[in-house]
Amino acid sequence: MATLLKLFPTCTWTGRLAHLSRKGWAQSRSGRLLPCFPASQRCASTTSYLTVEMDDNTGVAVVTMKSPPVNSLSLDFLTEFSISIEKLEMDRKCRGVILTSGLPKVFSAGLDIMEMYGKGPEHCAEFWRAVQEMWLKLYGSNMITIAAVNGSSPAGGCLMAMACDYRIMADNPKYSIGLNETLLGIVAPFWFKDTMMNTIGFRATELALQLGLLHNAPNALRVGLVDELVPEKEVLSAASTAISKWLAIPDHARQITKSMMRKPTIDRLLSHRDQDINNFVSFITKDSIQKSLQVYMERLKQRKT
Ligand SMILES: CCCCC/C=C\C/C=C\C=C\CC(=O)SCCNC(=O)CCNC(=O)[C@H](O)C(C)(C)COP(=O)(O)OP(=O)(O)OC[C@H]1O[C@@H](n2cnc3c(N)ncnc32)[C@H](O)[C@@H]1OP(=O)(O)O
Repeated sequence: MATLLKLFPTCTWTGRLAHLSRKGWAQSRSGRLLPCFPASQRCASTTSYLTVEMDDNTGVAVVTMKSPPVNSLSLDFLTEFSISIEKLEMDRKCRGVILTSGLPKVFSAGLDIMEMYGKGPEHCAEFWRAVQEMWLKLYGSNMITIAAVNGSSPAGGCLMAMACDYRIMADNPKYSIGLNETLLGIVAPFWFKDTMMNTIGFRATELALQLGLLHNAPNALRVGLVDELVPEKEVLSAASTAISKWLAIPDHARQITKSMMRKPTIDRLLSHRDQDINNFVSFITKDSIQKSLQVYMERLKQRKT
């Protein structure tokens, strides 16, 4: 067991690990002893903010976000997230990802406002590049991506869900999803807007963005921001059912089709990436915008009292 942990330090196997005895080892061509797993092995790795559970049998990984209290997207969170998606992308066994939250009531609260408030231009630039990277990795993924939205998902959280191929939301009218940037006195960047337009169309996006609409679950389904509503306890199982339909499609055909649909939107950001960072930095560091963020955060905290 000690050797096993040395070989795979970041990985813990669940399931029948306890039954791995000497006869559970096989010799590789180079003579190294390697663990020999039954076909249905699951591999789980945990980082500070994420748990990634890979099922070799189905080729599906469940990525669970767990950054209390609200899964806000900090620089560290985004960095870990992009690395995890990249690793899964490079894993030939992984064909699909289900993205969900391990916290009650919240999928993700969107970008961590504290990363944009009172910070210097260099930090803001680094942060924005990480936001771009998260979206590029997810929106441009070759894997099947399903968002199991088991709580509220404003702004950057909505972007994450929209970047997936399919969205299943908990049927709870208390949960909301949308790009509410204007309510904070900020502006959704062009690629947030493009992602939403690609999902729900021009008119619905125009209304949603200007009004900073946060749709409750039934409205989100009505406008097409999510594809299915299911009882809260069934979000993950419904995502597994949904992904099995996608897995039945030959990967190469699905991937080429996905790329055909999404490449123009991705290329638009790639060809303006530095300019987008400069725009963000000069916008977010303005005194008036900083004031808006401060007022918004104060209101958020006051809601509790
Ligand atoms: C013209 C050129 C344009 C260029 C582009 C320029 C700019 C674009 C810039 C930015 C784009 C930003 C996109 C974003 O994602 S901004 C983030 C928007 N997010 C929100 O508005 C969500 C706010 N949060 C909530 O509504 C609720 O917290 C939520 C419904 C998610 C959960 O509610 P709940 O009641 O469970 O929890 P709370 O008590 O409200 O929160 C607990 C705790 O967490 C703090 N917090 C909440 N959200 C955030 C956040 N996004 N970032 C940081 N911190 C957050 C909250 O303040 C509480 O803290 P505390 O009181 O316990 O200390």
